[in-house]
Amino acid sequence: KTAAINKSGTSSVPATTKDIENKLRYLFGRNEVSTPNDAYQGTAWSVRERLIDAFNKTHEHWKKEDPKFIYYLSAEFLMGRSLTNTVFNLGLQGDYATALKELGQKMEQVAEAERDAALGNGGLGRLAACFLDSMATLDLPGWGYGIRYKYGMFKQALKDGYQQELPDIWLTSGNPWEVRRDDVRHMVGFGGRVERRREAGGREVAVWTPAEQVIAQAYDNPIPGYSTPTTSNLRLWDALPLSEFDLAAFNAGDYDRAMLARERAEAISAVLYPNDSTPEGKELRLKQQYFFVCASLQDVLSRFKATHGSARWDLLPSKAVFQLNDTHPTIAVAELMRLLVDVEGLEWDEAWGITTKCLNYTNHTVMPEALEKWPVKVMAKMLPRHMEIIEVINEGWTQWLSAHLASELPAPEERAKRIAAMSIIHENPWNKEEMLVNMAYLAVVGSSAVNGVAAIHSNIVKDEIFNDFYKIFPSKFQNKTNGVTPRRWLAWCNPELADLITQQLGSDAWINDTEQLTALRTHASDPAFQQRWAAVKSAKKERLAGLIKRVWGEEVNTAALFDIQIKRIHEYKRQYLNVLSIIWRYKQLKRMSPQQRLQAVPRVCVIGGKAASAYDMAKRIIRLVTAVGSVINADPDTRDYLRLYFLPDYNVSLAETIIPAAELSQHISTAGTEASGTSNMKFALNGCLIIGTWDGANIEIAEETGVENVFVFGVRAEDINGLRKERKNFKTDPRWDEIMRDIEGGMFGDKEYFKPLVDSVNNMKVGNDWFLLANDFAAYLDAQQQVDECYRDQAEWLRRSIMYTAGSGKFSSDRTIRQYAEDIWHVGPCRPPPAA
Ligand SMILES: CCc1ccc([C@H](C)CC(=O)N[C@@H]2O[C@H](CO)[C@@H](O)[C@H](O)[C@H]2O)cc1
Repeated sequence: KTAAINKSGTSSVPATTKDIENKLRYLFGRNEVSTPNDAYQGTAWSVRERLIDAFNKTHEHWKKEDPKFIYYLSAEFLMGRSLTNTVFNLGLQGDYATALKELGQKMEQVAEAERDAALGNGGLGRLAACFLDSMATLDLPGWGYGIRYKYGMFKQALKDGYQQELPDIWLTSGNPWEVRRDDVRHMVGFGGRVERRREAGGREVAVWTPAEQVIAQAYDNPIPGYSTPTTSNLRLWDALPLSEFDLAAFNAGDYDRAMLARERAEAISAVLYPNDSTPEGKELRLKQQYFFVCASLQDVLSRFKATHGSARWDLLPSKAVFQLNDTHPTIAVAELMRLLVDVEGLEWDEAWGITTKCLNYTNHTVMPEALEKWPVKVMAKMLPRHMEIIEVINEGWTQWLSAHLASELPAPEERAKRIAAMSIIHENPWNKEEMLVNMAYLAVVGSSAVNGVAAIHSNIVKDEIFNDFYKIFPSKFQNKTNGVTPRRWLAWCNPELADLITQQLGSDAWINDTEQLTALRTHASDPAFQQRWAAVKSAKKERLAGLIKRVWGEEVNTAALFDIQIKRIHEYKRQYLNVLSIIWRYKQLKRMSPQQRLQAVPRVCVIGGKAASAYDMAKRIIRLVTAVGSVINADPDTRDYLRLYFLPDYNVSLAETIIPAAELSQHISTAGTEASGTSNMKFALNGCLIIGTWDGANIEIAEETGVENVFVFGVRAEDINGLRKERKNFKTDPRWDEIMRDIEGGMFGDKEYFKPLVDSVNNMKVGNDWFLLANDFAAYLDAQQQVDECYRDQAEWLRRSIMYTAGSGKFSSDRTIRQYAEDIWHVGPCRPPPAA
């Protein structure tokens, strides 16, 4: 887009340039734009004002229209950087790119001065961010609610090849993308006791007196839609002490006690828990969950009351709908009941009717260890009234069940067993003394709709993990296959490819109507178009090669096949299997003569991802990657044909650099374990081919782009249990055995450190190699062989690459959000009038 011409017919660039300089002068006291960081601060604080204008206009309109609102409750929002997305979504790139040029700066460099807002671990958090972009772009009145962590996802460094975690101090130089709302604060209580009081009318009420209270301080983060006046909101809560400093304690010489309240309060929103599958089970985690849920619900109910008074709570479900992003905000079921019954004085059943109508739950994982269960004693101590409410909910639920199951399970013991299996409160199978609150069951019972995030996953959700519930409420269970925003993940991170697509399609309408990408299919085999397509990809490969040079100080062959696996490190995602195939490829190259090697398809393999700080096996996998990399990258026989690099500190911004440069991406989780995956969609959108298992959204990507274009391998989900039982009769592949001996023998050093890795997959006991690496090994090597064969035929490779982008229309988060809005939220667009 070229620079805008304002009303007076003159270019608005001079004003923009002036504004950038003024922001820098008056906010940072700097008289000239000398560094990219200067330019970033000046530009960001200048763009901020346009953003806030759009935000205010949108919310004035929504206040007037009073539409039904969506509230997306999530403990994580993995936003990444905002400058580029905000400038492009608001259509200001012409002005600012030209203004920055005049200031001797390049938008790309300036953008890199921004710290990522890394308020999430991985898939779940990034999905929430993509959803906010789509909700705004579709003019849906929708807000995100979450926590303003002072420290986000830890920064990952490599020390001698091992992961090192460093605090993510992202707020040091302020945050131009947030507005502190001193007028929006709510009290949040913890602990204490509950008493019964009889009110004047004789109604008995529960009165909770918390032992500790903190203030939830709101920060608004305007969310600009693409090519629409709509700018919605992400409201994040920061925890503040009621009294920030206890002067009396200080005067008594007890400095620690003087600061105690402050430390305890600030600890609540201090740091993101870095786990993306196993709950830490720490009390502070539950405190974080209740903190943002309590503040968010109070915020919504007070706004509702301001408009509709406190006598029409029956209207609430028609004005507010909540989406629980996994079980992390599930305490909302009990909190909404507390606010409606204890605070607003509604009868239990009426409140329950309203609560269940308002809430919906999305499940993102089938990993048993990832399903949160809080010990009753922890819940009762921290949230005594909520524990009572959960007990009453469960009492009502199990009684209803008992009646409902009477015909199907006449035998009382049978019925009792089923009811126990479906009880929200149940024994800890590993410690019978302990009772647990099953947050997933509470979410299912307390919600109108329950959905999985890809077709295969939603089937597993209803046929396995919640089957008993599905049999009773089949209509409650839905599928909503994930999506990603085509703005950030193609148009803005790969503008060269975006321009080529726009030229070929004759308009850029595809940016918010990705179904139009299908028209590229007719050009997939057109040599001229393929040529230009390949030129874009190789320019992006040069850029990634530059990054590898900066990180590892080595030149890579940009004619090689760029093979990428970037995602959180986890045994079920099988980065370990990828490394084993690279070791085999290395050994084959070693056995070849120099002439034979000339025939090999050279590869540059990149692996990136963080391991949860307490996840030992994942950390050993990272070390294996760096150890194998340092051996093969240094080997004179093979280094021209094979490289392996671990790129540290994988985050949203790094993904925006790597994905456009990728030619092959790996999504090789054991079938039935990856709920959906979303990086697979980002790669496909950027014309990167996939080698993957029949799992998550890989299946739907294959269906859309043509299964013949995907390198599919491996056992199917329905065979997993059988294969695990058959473990003892499994015969490993001789190539597998050889590699295991190599690792054990110290070929890559650190053999003691790698022993648990070998032991975890290399004995034939049932339960060993839980993620079936040995079972999929041979098929995986075959699939990698097919990749090499295909890559030799660049015309065929480029045809497939174009077919991937052409078939990615379905995987826009706009399609996903449209489906949520139609099938779950029942909310329509409410577009403000265009900016004057
Ligand atoms: C309590 C610790 C914890 C924290 C986060 C999670 C998330 C549910 C893990 C996650 O990010 N799941 C991923 O969600 C994506 C978005 O739906 C899916 O695409 C991925 O397949 C799924 O692993 C589980 C447990």
